[in-house]
Order: sequence, then structure tokens, then C-alpha cells
Amino acid sequence: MSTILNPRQNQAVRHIDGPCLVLAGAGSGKTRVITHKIAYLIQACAIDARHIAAVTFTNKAAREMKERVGKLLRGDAGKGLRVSTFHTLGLDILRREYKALEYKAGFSIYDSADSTHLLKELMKRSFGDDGGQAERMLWQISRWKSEFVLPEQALQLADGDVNQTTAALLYEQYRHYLKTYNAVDFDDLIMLPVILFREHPEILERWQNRIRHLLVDEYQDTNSTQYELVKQLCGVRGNLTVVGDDDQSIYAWRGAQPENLSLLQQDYPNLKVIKLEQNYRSTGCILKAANRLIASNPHVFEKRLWSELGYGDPIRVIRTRNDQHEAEQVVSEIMHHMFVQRTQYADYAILYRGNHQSRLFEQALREHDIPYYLSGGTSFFAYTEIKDIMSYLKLITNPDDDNAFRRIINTPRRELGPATLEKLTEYAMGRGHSLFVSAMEFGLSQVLSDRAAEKLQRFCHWILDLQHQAEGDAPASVVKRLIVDIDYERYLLDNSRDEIIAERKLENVNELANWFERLAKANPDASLNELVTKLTLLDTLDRNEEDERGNRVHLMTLHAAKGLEFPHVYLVGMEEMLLPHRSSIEEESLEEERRLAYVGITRAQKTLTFTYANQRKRHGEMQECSPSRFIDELPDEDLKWSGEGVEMDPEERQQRGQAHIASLRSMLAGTSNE
Ligand SMILES: Nc1ncnc2c1ncn2[C@@H]1O[C@H](COP(=O)(O)OP(=O)(O)OP(=O)(O)O)[C@@H](O)[C@H]1O
Ligand SMILES: [Mg+2]
Repeated sequence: MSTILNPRQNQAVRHIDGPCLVLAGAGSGKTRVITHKIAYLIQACAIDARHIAAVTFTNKAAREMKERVGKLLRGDAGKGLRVSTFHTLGLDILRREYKALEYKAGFSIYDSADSTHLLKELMKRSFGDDGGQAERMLWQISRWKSEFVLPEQALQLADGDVNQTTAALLYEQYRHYLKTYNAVDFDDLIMLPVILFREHPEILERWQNRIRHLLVDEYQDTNSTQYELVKQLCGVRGNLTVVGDDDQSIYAWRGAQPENLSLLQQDYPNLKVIKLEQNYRSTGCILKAANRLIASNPHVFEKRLWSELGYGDPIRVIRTRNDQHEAEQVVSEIMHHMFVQRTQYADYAILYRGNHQSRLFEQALREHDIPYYLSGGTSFFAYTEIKDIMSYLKLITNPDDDNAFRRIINTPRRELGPATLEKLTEYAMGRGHSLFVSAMEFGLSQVLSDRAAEKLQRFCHWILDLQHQAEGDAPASVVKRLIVDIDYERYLLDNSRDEIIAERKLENVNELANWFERLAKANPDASLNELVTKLTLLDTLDRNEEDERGNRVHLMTLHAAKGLEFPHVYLVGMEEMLLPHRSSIEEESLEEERRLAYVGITRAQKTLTFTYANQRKRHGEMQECSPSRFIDELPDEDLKWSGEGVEMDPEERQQRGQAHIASLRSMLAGTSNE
């Protein structure tokens, strides 16, 4: 394997005594510096791979990095090398050192749903409230943990402010109970190792001897606690290589501190700073657009990027009628492009701002039998709100589904609390019936108060009523009635951290309702039950698609796309309110959104296409949209516009589009057999 590096990259690779910062724009070979440096340390400097650790931002990036290093090394020279995310490194430390923190073996890791649940319980018990603010509290606690603020400091910082003081007291209790339950949360995976190393210098020394060279990719997105951990592990030896790009800092909202880049210089006076300026990834046209866009942001470090790859194709901007048309258009474009250029599915990526945007693309891809891989972000069906509504639907189509029953009996609140549920469960177990059937039984009034029994029965009758409706009416109308009947919008508004999150959840719920509508149209004879089963199966399929290899179109958020590259990129939903996101427009904080767009643009190697819709469904209603201001900031001469005018009757166009797609499909099917 040839190791091609330019002189500055080489300099960074060979600087092995003392701290080194590579500060450079996208596609300039920063990650390449890390992988080649690891190989150099092992092969040229004979350093045991066990003494090297590399940290990056996502599991996907870590896997890729490991693979790339593997290709550079001979035999099993890489044995013992650590390449992971910060969280996995922290977990690794905790797994070995938990005793010193007075944890027990086999501690569990709480995800945010578990943490929220615990906080809710604590809030009910200690403050006598309904725990509706639990998510907001979790966000605050997480923020403190990422800034390395301990509960006692949080209390001081609150300085008498009632809300802050409450949050700080809750933080203290939360910490206490996590420990009692022998559990750690996500932020603890970083925070606890830092605490451990502060309290036990001898353990820190052991780790410093273990990890003698630390390399950090995507450094601009580290938070204060992570930086603290980096400093501890490097100690006085300071064999630290960090690479980053302040223009790609996109996690400030989660506590990342791009200022950590400048802090490095203060903390390590002997820091060697290397800048890279040649971009090896993108064509001249794409690079020019990226440079122009980011020039609108203020800059701490001036950077210039140039490319030798030639101008390439102009950037395309496709205007579409609405969001669904956008998805169809992109998919048909990809098929057409593949046919003409003889490319593969894996050469394409569809990137978007928010997870909820993926659904229409997934659907269009599925409809055309195009394999895709959805990475980053939670599976649509793993969202609490989707689980809630799906549980209702499962219960309507199968009242004996006890899991579904338990999940939603008190969501939204019906004053059917744990005590009632416990008695009902006991009764049902005694009778050998499902919870639903038992709740309808007469004998229940002997174990429950009249009020509780009546409430339960009212609930069951309502479910039966919906079931009845499902036999006659369109499935989608049942879903819509359900959402209205339980006043789910109110529930989301009352129980989310803020309005924006509530809105996002509502969008997901509406997306689910829309999906039912479309599915029902495509399968006119299917019952609600069949549609629910179909969607549940899709979910299982999604989860099983962990293996991202293979020839598939990539679908991901801009956040998840960081560090990756694709020959052909579709940046979709280039609209005001989406990118830049509504909240950032309201708060007039556009810089981070511009950086996100910059990250998106710089993922593209050969072609870049922007799409936007004239109308988009929001809260179940069509709304007018306007193109993103970021498109206006790009060099006009490099943009090639196309797409929907008003000249053609929409139906005619749709029919033509379908016919076009059908003919492309048969052609593609023909070529794949060659
Ligand atoms: N000296 C070089 N010669 C040839 N190709 C290079 C060189 N350096 C980097 N590349 C290639 O350029 C592309 C971008 O490199 P890399 O991913 O390391 O950039 P990066 O700076 O980490 O980008 P990002 O900021 O997006 O993370 C890769 O395909 C890489 O293999
Ligand atoms: Mg990189």
C-alpha cells in the first residue's frame, strides 16, 4: 500500500514527540493524517499498537478508520489498537475501573428513555409534580455533565434561582439513584472516568502508560469534559494529535466547544500547528461553492482550500412541486444517472437536515426496489411518539397485546396509575386472561375502586369503538381519529422539553398518519390490521439492516454525514425553516446552520444536487416553502437550475414520470444481468 502524503501531512505524521494540531478545511486529508500516523507509529517507530488510541465521533467513522489503518498495516501489527468513540473509550475505562468508583460489576447503561423515566419518578416523589418537565431536566443535567459541572457546583451556579436550584437538587438525587441502581447514563461514560482519574492518580498513571499516543479526529466537536479526559490521558508526555475544522463544528447545541481548538494553544505552549490547504475530495466547482458559503461566517482561523481536480459538473438545483414529488424526483434522478454513468447504488447519498425527512425517500426507494442504508439517528419506529401510536394501533387490532396495553394505558394520563395496573395484572394473571379482556370483566370491581374500574372500562369501550370503525372506514381515518381523541398534540406540548421538540414529535406522528394514508391507497383491500403488521415488519427489517456494507444508496442526516464522502450527493430540503432550521431563524443563530450546509456540500466528490419543494406537508397540512437563503449565497454562475414550472398539468407530469421510471427500471434490470 502506497502511503501518499503531501509535505504538510507528512510533517504532521512525523511529529511524534509532543502535541500537534492539524487545523484544516473539509477533504484536506485530516483523517488521512490520523490513519497514516497510526501506521507510522507502529511500523516506523516500532510502537506497540496497544499503546495507541484513536478517538472519533461516530461508531461508523470509527469502523471506517479501523479498516483504513488495517489496510496500511502488515499482518496483525494492529493488534490491541484502540479506535473508538469517546463514549466507547470511557466505557472501556469504566469496565476495568468500576470498583474504584464503588460501582458493582455488570453495571447497566441507561439510554435517554431510561433516564427520563428515573427523573420522572424522582420528580413525582420529591417535588410532588407529574414529572412533565423530566426531559427538560435531563437536558439540563446532560449539559452540566458535558461541562464537567458536578451537582454541588450546579447548586452554587444556580445562585438562588428557583428553577436552576430545583434542577441542581434533582441532579444530585439522580446521581445518587443511578449509583444505587448500579447504572450509568451516557454522559457518565465520559464524566466518571474524569472523576476517577482526579481522585486516583495511581489509576491515571496506569492509563497514561497504557495510552502513550492519543489521536483525536473531529476535534472541533469535543465538549469540555471530553477535553478534560484528553488532557488527563496525555499528561505531561503530551503525545497528542488532534485534527479538526472549526467550520465543521455542528454540535454546539450539545455542549461542544469549538473554543477548545484555541484552548489547546494555551494549554500546550509547545503545540505544533499544521494547516492543510489542498482538497483532494471535491471538484473545483463544489469546492468553490463550499468556500463561498462559509465565507459568510466569521472566522477565528483563516483557511483557504484549493483543488486540482478540475472544475467538474456545475451544481444542480432542482425545484419540485412538493415533498413527495421531491422524493420521487431524486429517486428517478439517481436511477437515470446510474444508467447513464454506469455507477453503483453505493455512489449516492441523500442528505437532509432532520430525521423525519427520511421517510418519503425511504418509501420512494422501496417502491423502486432500490437498496438503501439509513444510518445515524434513531429508527423512525424507535421514537417514543411512534411507539405510542403504534401501540394504540396494535391494541386496536389485537386487544390481547399486553405490552401495548401497558405502554399506553396511562399515556396520555388517564389517572390509571401503577397501583391500578398492578391490581389489574394480578387479577388478569389469576384469570389467565389478557389485561384488556380482564379490564372488561365484571369481577374486576371487587379488586379495584369503582372509579378506577369505570375508567378502565371507558377506555376499553373506546378501543372497541375504534376497532369497529376500522372494519368499515379507511385505515387512515382511524389513525387520525385516534390522535385527536387522545389529544396527543396537547400531551406532546405538555411533556416535551420545549415547543420545538414537541413540534418535531408531532411531525413524526403526522408522518406516520400520512404513511398509513399512502399505504392504504397502494393496497386498497388491506385492513388496518394488515397495514399495522406491514409497518411492524418494516421496522424489524430496518433494525436488522445493521450491516451497512453492500451496494446501497446512503440516507442520513447532515450530522451523521460528518467525515464521510460520496461521489454523488443529493442535499435535499434546501428550504427556509428546514435548512436553516426554523429555531435558528427565530433565534437569529444562523452560523451553525451554515456550517451544517458546508458539511453537506463538502461530502460530495463529483456531483452535487440541491433540491427543494414548493410545498411541504407540515402538521398534516400543505404549506408553501421558499428556497434556502444558503442557495442565494452560492456563486450564481455555477448553479444550473431545473425543475417544476407550472407549464404542465401535475397529473400528466406524474404519469409521464411514472412511465419514465418504469422504462428506466426495466433497462437497469437488464444491465444488472450482464
Ligand atoms: N495526499 C493525498 N493524496 C491523495 N489523496 C488524498 C491525500 N490526502 C487525502 N486524500 C484523499 O482525500 C479525501 C479526503 O480525505 P480525508 O477524509 O482524510 O479529509 P478530511 O480532512 O478528514 O475531511 P473532513 O473534514 O470531511 O473530515 C480522501 O478520499 C483521501 O483519501
Ligand atoms: Mg475527516
